[in-house]
Amino acid sequence: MNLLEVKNLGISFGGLRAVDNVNLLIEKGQLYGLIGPNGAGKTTVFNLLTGVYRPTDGTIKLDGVDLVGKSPSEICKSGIARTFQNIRLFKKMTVLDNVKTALHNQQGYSLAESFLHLGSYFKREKSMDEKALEILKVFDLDGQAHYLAGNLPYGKQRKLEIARGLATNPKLLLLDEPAAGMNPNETAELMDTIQLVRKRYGITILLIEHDMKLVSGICEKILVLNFGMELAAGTPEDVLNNPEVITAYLGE
Ligand SMILES: Nc1ncnc2c1ncn2[C@@H]1O[C@H](COP(=O)(O)OP(=O)(O)OP(=O)(O)O)[C@@H](O)[C@H]1O
Repeated sequence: MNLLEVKNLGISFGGLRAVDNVNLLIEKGQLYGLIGPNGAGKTTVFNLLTGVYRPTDGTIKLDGVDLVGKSPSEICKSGIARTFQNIRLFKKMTVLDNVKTALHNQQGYSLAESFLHLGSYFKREKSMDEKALEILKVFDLDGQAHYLAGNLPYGKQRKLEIARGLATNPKLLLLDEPAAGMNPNETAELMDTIQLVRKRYGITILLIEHDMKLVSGICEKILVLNFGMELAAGTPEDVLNNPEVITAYLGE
């Protein structure tokens, strides 16, 4: 069964057709890769899926619900979380609080609870601490829960961003170049963590990555974009052997 159904998606910025007639069907639980050269339209697809941009054409459905026209926060509540190419953490907050902000997104307090610090407030805070720590543990970040996020090494900040996305309890997690700037060891470790997260939480993941070998190692399906258009889609094997992909993407 498809979790995400994107049909004939398109957007123009003035005269530039950044995304043109893109189709994307992602099954529940799938780990899906979105690749393509610089400027191919990958991040724009994420911005369309998350309501940052409204598409000029096409439809986007998550679990059968139409997302076009919804705001980014409504889309987050509908079940899509994302990370960004450039890390966007609350650097002056602790690692734990970064994850808790995402949990707050699901279970807000009433005004009376937060101002008067009623008993229910402390109970919920405790349960949120526990939930946040559980998520941090998956990313091996529980030992640094009380560090300031900005003081974590780069690779761990990237992991914390994913942890925060996960804390919104998404159906679909969008990761924009999660391994950018990481060394090969950190990258390999991150890919293992992504696979573990998918398995443990049973979520669906769409991943942008430049490195085709890396994507093909963990994704079941791949969509290749070039100049905003679909160049190829299929299993990693299909895509890696597609002559058009080899020419356009690998430049061979
Ligand atoms: N808000 C915008 N206004 C005008 N042009 C835009 C806007 N956003 C994206 N573009 C253009 O759309 C095209 C696709 O950009 P996009 O960032 O989606 O590519 P990408 O595949 O994510 O590239 P990269 O791998 O370099 O991140 C580019 O030509 C970019 O300059």
